Amino acid sequence: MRHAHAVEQVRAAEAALMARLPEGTLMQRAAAGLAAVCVRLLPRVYGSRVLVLAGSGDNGGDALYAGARLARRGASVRVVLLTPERAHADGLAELLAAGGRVTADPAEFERADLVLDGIVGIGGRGGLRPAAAPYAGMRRSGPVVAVDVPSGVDADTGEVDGVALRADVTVCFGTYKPGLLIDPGASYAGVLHLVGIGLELPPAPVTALQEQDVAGLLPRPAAESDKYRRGVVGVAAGSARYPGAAVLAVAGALRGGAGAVRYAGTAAEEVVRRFPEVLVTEGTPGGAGRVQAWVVGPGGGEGAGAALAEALASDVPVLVDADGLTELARLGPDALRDRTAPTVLTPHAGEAARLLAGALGGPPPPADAAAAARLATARRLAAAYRATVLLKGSTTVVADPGGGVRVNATGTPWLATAGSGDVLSGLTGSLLAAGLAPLDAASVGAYLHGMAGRDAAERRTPITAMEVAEHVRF
Ligand SMILES: NC(=O)C1=CN([C@@H]2O[C@H](COP(=O)(O)OP(=O)(O)OC[C@H]3O[C@@H](n4cnc5c(N)ncnc54)[C@H](O)[C@@H]3O)[C@@H](O)[C@H]2O)[C@@H](O)CC1
Ligand SMILES: Nc1ncnc2c1ncn2[C@@H]1O[C@H](COP(=O)(O)OP(=O)(O)O)[C@@H](O)[C@H]1O
Ligand SMILES: [K+]
Repeated sequence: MRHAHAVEQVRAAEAALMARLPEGTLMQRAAAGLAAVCVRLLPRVYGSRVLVLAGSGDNGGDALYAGARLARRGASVRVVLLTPERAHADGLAELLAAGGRVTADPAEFERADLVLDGIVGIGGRGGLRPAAAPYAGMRRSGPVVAVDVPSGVDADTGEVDGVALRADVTVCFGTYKPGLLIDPGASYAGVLHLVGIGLELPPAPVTALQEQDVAGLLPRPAAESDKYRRGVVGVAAGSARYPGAAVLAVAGALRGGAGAVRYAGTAAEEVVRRFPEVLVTEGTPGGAGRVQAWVVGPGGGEGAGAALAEALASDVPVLVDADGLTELARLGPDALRDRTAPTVLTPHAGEAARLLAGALGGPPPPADAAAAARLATARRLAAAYRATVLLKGSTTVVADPGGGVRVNATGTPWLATAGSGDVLSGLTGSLLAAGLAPLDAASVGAYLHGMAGRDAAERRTPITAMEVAEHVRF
């Protein structure tokens, strides 16, 4: 599991540790880890050109001390001080003593073999200041190493207000920060290196499942299993207009580990023709028989409202997607108030904007704004609807109403293809039916779906939604 802590938590842990250690110890630990990564990135340190961009805070301090370490090993180190009158005095003195020199020549950015971005770290507020902003637009071929956080990225949220420096590698200290795992911030961070500095941290508010975590959560049949014990997932999807969505959602559901899939809706004939193993009825969820979780809404068309109402009236977990979400946005959070079992919502940014408007009144915010602030959007929706919210897009963010957040980056932009969301909802619903808790089902579903998209895209691009379903692997 990757753990990402909020800036406030990092600061508290830092203060507690600093009180027990000689002054400067933490910064030296950070600088040593940072310099070690730089050494590995340079073909040879001796004689190479390193540019340090140093802001006024401790982030600049880390970069200056790391620069000094590289200078002592023979690198030619130049430093641009973004606010010379407020530079980190001790760090600068150490770099100068090691042979580093101050420069004001922006052309060094392109010339250097390696650039260290120490402009601003977890203390950054608002967009990059005018002195720093031009570096965000400059291009170079060698590596840019971000110190703790790419400057311009909000460490807590991954939001970018204006411009940010694009890094090839980010060396972060003590713990990951949410902004390194969530787009757009994550896309500026490049490869992440975590350097331990001894912080004692509380539980992380944001986590990201890794391969072994997912392996531990996947529902696998045991010797004593039968299809009912493995869970039955119900899919209420598709309509006369969109029969294909039913087929795709069922395809996903068949790959999620439930023991059986029931389908209820007007596309029953299409579904059973493609998947003879599915139990189908032309009717609605209310008359479909017992299931352990419902998936409602993909391609639901005009029938989505009735199917949603019946599924929500059940006492099993319900995943709502697509037309079901449009209907839910119209009804608002009150529609979920009486539910005793969990509800999972899987909006893309446009649906998320409509759901927000449905909860808070007023017109929907632009979908781009909901996507740019994806962590805040998912958290607000989870709180307003008291549901687990899986916000789709370049980083999938899953927020639980209890406050826990999981992020997933296994996807590929090739997944942005019609119908791949239907596969995800079936897959995630199947994991719910197999007994996973909503946060686990949604984050494992996003993980598997993303990996399936990548695997499919490795063999052939562009990929289709059905290929995504076919590439789901436990
Ligand atoms: N918290 C920790 O546990 C540790 C923190 N360390 C370093 O300390 C950093 C935090 O240091 P600080 O609290 O001094 O904060 P920063 O150095 O991140 O930023 C504060 C300074 O940047 C300026 N600034 C703020 N927003 C800006 C913007 N948008 N554009 C340009 N300049 C801006 C402010 O005027 C202020 O002087 C961390 O990111 C990390 O690099 C490490 O030394 C090791 C331990
Ligand atoms: N840029 C992207 N990078 C990675 N994954 C993406 C990107 N854009 C979309 N996706 C994924 O593709 C799927 C698309 O779902 P959705 O928007 O509901 O499409 P549809 O309604 O056509 O099925 C989601 O799983 C989403 O997370
Ligand atoms: K930085």
